[in-house]
Amino acid sequence: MNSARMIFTSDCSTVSYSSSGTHLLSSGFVLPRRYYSTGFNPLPLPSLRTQSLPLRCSGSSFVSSVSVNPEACAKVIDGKATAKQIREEIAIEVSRMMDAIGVVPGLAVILVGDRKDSATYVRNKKKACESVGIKSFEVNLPENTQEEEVLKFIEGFNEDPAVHGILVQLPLPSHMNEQSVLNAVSIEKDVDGFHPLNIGRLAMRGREPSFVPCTPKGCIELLHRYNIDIKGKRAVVIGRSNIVGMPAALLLQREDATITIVHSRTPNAEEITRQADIIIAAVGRANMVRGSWVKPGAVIIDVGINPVEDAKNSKGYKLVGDVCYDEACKVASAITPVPGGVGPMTIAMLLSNTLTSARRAHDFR
Ligand SMILES: Nc1nc(=O)c2c([nH]1)NC[C@@H]1CN(c3ccc(C(=O)N[C@@H](CCC(=O)O)C(=O)O)cc3)C=[N+]21
Repeated sequence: MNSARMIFTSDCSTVSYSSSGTHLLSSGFVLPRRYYSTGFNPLPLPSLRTQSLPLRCSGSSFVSSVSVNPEACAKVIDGKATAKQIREEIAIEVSRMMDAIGVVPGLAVILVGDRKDSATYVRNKKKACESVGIKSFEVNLPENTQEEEVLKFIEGFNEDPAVHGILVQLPLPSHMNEQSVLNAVSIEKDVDGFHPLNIGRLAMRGREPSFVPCTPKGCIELLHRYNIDIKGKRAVVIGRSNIVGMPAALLLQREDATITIVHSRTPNAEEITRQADIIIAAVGRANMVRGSWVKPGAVIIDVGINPVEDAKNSKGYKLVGDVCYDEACKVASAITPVPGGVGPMTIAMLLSNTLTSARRAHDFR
């Protein structure tokens, strides 16, 4: 192997270095350089999921003191192709079920408000259902809908035998209590796996959740399908959200990995992450995980989907992950791209959970 000590330079940071040793934040704030050593931003920034920020990082670089091959390139874990294959497998099962017992799995999706990203996701879910023969039921409610109205729809779908899965698109408008809405979904139809009873079972040894949340399940499915060992490995999950980070860590633990969760209050996140054989990044901050955070040969699953300004793109923005791909792919042994990584797998797992639910309801194997 042609090894060399090398310096990577890339456009992976959302900050730029000034000659005076300070950082310019995208928001225009200036911070002393030392604040940036962990890569976590000490100031609350607006969510990158809803807002594009410019990438200005001309002078930023990281120096890797480890021996790496400058030509090295990680294997790309192709979530888009894997999701397509899973959809084909599901389509076969759906038609087998239809032929045998005349039942088609049904998924109800409830969307409240008019967030553009949510509308896109819901449209993609509907399209994916159609592609495998799952019947979709869609409810679109205006932003100012009362919580009781949403609960009524959930109760209707709970009773409806044609519906095997119910998904309430998140985030809900701020006047609603997300907990009471999610609690209303019947456990048997909780294909998102967000019900506290399902999360509780996920956390307990010897218990089986009815459904596992789709995004973390998609991450593990990618590792399995790419024959990446989890048992006995050190896994670091970056981010502790209820819908990705926390359940991802629980799933990895069930697969016999030794897990660590790092989050915004972890002082030495970079150092801890560098010990990981498997990294799952789910923070929602563009390019936060730099090449220097990655142990040579590690496997990286990047859950982030962050819009960043891109003049070359006709939409004016492009999507990037939580991991600086250009840097990390030179150090890791395998990595998921964004887009085309975990995103499509999330939807494939939703279809899979819906099929599982329908099978259970009709005792069809
Ligand atoms: N109750 C609920 N369940 C969810 O599963 C849920 C949710 N709420 N709220 C929002 C998040 C986000 N999410 C994604 C699904 C697919 C892609 C996906 O397919 N992304 C493509 C690109 C999409 C694009 O180009 O915009 C990709 O990564 O290749 C992304 C994100 C599900 N979520």
